[in-house]
Amino acid sequence: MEKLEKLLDREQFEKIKALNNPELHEFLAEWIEWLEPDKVFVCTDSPEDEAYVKWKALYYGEEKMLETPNHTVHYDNYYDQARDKANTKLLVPGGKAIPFLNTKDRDEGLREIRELMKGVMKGKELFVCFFVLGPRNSVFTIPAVQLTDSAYVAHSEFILYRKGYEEFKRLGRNARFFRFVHSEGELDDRKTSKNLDKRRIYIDLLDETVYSVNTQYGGNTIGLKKLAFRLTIQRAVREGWLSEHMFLMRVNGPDGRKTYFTGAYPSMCGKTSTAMISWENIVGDDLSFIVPVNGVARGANVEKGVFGIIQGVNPEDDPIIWEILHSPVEIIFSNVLVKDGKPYWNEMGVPIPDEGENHSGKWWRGKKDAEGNEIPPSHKNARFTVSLEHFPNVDMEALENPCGVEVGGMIFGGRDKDTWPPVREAFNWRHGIVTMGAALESETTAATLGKEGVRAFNPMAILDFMSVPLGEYLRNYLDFEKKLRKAPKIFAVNYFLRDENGNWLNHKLDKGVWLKWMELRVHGDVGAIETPIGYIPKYADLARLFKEVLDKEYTREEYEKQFTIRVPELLAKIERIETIYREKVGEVPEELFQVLEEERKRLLEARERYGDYISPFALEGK
Ligand SMILES: Nc1nc2c(ncn2[C@@H]2O[C@H](COP(=O)(O)OP(=O)(O)OP(=O)(O)O)[C@@H](O)[C@H]2O)c(=O)[nH]1
Ligand SMILES: O=C([O-])CC(=O)C(=O)O
Ligand SMILES: [Mn+2]
Repeated sequence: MEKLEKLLDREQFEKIKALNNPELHEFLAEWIEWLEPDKVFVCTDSPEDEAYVKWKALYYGEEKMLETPNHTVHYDNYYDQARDKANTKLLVPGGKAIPFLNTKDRDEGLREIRELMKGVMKGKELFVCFFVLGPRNSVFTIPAVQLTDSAYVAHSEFILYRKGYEEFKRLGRNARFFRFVHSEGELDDRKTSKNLDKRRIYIDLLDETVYSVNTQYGGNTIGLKKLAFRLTIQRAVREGWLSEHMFLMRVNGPDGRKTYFTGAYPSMCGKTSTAMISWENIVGDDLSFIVPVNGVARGANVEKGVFGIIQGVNPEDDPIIWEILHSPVEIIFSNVLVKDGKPYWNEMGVPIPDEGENHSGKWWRGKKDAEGNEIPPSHKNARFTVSLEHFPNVDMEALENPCGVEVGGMIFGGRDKDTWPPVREAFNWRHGIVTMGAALESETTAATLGKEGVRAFNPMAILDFMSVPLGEYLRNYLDFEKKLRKAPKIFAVNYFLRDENGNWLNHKLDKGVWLKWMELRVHGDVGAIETPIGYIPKYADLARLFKEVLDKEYTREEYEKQFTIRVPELLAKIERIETIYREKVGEVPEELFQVLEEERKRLLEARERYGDYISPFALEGK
């Protein structure tokens, strides 16, 4: 406390003193001294403190005002537009290698990051902020403290997370809190991080602390989002619950029935766009906690806002978010094109100006980057940051309920051009967890730095964030069912099937139909066709739902093409997945191999009878 008293001015010191937590005090004293900021501001939960941070984002030039009130734009460095997987490392004692995880020796990593951060905030202002993950004062709540010299990062967190200063006060010494230390490092003229060669994101699993330096992109810096996620996965596996890369939404069934679904798809594969479907209700779009409470799987949104992909948002497919993006509610646009104070983005369905400012600086159509690639108006991973309270279809009760909501179904999906049908239901929990969750593969996207469109193993859409050995994670998942009286139903979707010419087999809004079908299945309201890989919808049910939901005629030909069971592709996939688990992952529950083997057997038998490509009509009624 003596140290803090010296480091902080009176007013800021009083705010810290009011929190009775020696562990927190020690952490703050140590790091404030080490970072050497010129100035420190401590945020309480007051609207004034939040307003101060917003103002500072403008004052320091990290955000600029747009024409619409409460709208601002932020730019990240041209080469800092996505998550940096290569420089994101888990610090573990001895640097123990864990398959598929990027680990580094803890002592060495801490030494390196401390070196990079020594005095890094000279001449800058440090913001100390308090938030919670999950609803406050609930079984889901995890408090966290964020240190950052980026007012943009702090501002984003005020939009995305529930304030936590009062919660720290309430919990006192009992707060088991996460810590995040971030510095954007030196900035260039455009106020973007300059020293990208020294960009590092190091996750200390032992101390539940994450360090991030020389980067601004949200996925690398917003502590409570993907940085905290590594820590919550570890806690969940230790404590027997689930922390997942999943949306949480309400699907409205017949006669006012409300059924809640979670959905795990890799980054940029449709979580947000599914959760935002205008006639259903959004609870969360990216991160969910699922906890067993009295034998029921109860889900909650970890966040209270959306850091969503803006590319492709257009008035027809996304009327709700389009409306929000054009209303004067608080929004940060990042890495979009701005001309005369108005934001523009790729595929927005309206004409875009031929010049302006974007993530590359001054931009004109045809401009090329240093590598000779033409620069589009906005970056593919350009995003908007907005609170869920502004969504007309938010389910506020579900969002704020300290008990969460009962999860009726859990969905897994990815970018898969040729293997999985658009929707299917697992035979049971283990079948779904293994063949849909643990076997998930998806093509890589612009959400991470590196090559796009490469099919990659991505169990539960969570691999980028995994922080424990995969085998332990899957064991926890398989055991989770034993804690429940009735397990949620498991489904798999694929929005990204293509024909021989590379054309999509489905429209973006078709997912609305799959959701209605899954809702009916959770309650046993419709029958289904048993296939070797699970239950698929009957044509008649889908034709009716297409008419009801989208007012579209759904033809038998479309159905047959989409729902054909593609045996060679499915068998090849089992082969790939089995090899990965046996040879690369190691130490996984034996059950996983049994379930894959059963699926292979069913596929081989079906091939004997029906051939390589099996029409759903051939299986109906069998
Ligand atoms: N072809 C096709 N593309 C889709 C569909 N749904 C979403 N997309 C595309 O997927 C991308 C959007 O994915 P989001 O829903 O924003 O991604 P997300 O899963 O929330 O990703 P993160 O925020 O990175 O975790 C956009 O490029 C969309 O155009 C679909 O049904 N069909
Ligand atoms: O964290 C981010 O950069 C955004 C996101 O949701 C993801 O990549 O899954
Ligand atoms: Mn995500």
